[in-house]
Amino acid sequence: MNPPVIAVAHAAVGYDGRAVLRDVSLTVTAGEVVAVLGANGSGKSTLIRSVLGLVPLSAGSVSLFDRPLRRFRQWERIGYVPQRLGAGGGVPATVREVVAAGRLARRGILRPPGAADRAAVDSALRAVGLTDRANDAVATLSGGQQQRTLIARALAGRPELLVLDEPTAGVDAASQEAFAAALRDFVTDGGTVLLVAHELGPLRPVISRAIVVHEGGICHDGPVPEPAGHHAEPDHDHVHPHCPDEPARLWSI
Ligand SMILES: Nc1ncnc2c1ncn2[C@@H]1O[C@H](COP(=O)(O)OP(=O)(O)OP(=O)(O)O)[C@@H](O)[C@H]1O
Repeated sequence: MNPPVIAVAHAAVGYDGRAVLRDVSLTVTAGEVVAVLGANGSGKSTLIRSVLGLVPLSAGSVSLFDRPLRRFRQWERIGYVPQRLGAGGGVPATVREVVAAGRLARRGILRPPGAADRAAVDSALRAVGLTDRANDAVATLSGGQQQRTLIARALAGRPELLVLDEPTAGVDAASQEAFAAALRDFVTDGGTVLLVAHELGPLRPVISRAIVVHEGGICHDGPVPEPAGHHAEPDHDHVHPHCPDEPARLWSI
């Protein structure tokens, strides 16, 4: 069995004393592509943010690469793409500049970029299909292309683990396909992925396991659930998030 990359044990998280996650346990091993699914507000983002230490746990523990989170320092091993950040932000940066920022954790801010940095940036741009837009201002790109720029920035750091919050939400079909291809390459090269998704679309064949968050717990951990009811029609590919068919013992609260 591959070593655990992420291990969450009995984690609880709350905001202002209100519990959002209760007694959540989860392990992601090297080479897996795990999708976190669930209804709006169920706590998917909170789960992945707590894995990265961006939200404190009120109980339980998280380990990354076999190290307790509080002692983990090797952040260059992890690429994180937050939800709807917007790559432009009014700054007239080019696509290449934004992607090159993903090398900072690797090379340090004082050392000029070297051949390895340039190669990593080129390969990340290629992976998301933006080579021909490298010198364009990010602000001139579509929302989907901006999202791909952020994914390329994470890939440029050559991480072992990618954590992505709704990478394909509101993203055009071409960008979704490009992202699925980039993810497939990343995993073929030995990468591990944890991502939040609403609609899997072209990502579906790349996902090895799905976790469904419901009412503060994980109510399903296994194969990607099939779309239910009218969602099973070809043009409705989003996953039913409520675990309707799971036996009660799988509901953790
Ligand atoms: N910083 C915060 N402070 C207070 N409450 C928060 C904060 N972040 C999230 N919440 C609340 O915690 C709950 C879970 O939010 P979270 O963003 O984790 O859900 P989600 O499943 O990712 O939702 P969505 O699918 O809409 O992105 C929601 O009720 C949300 O309002």
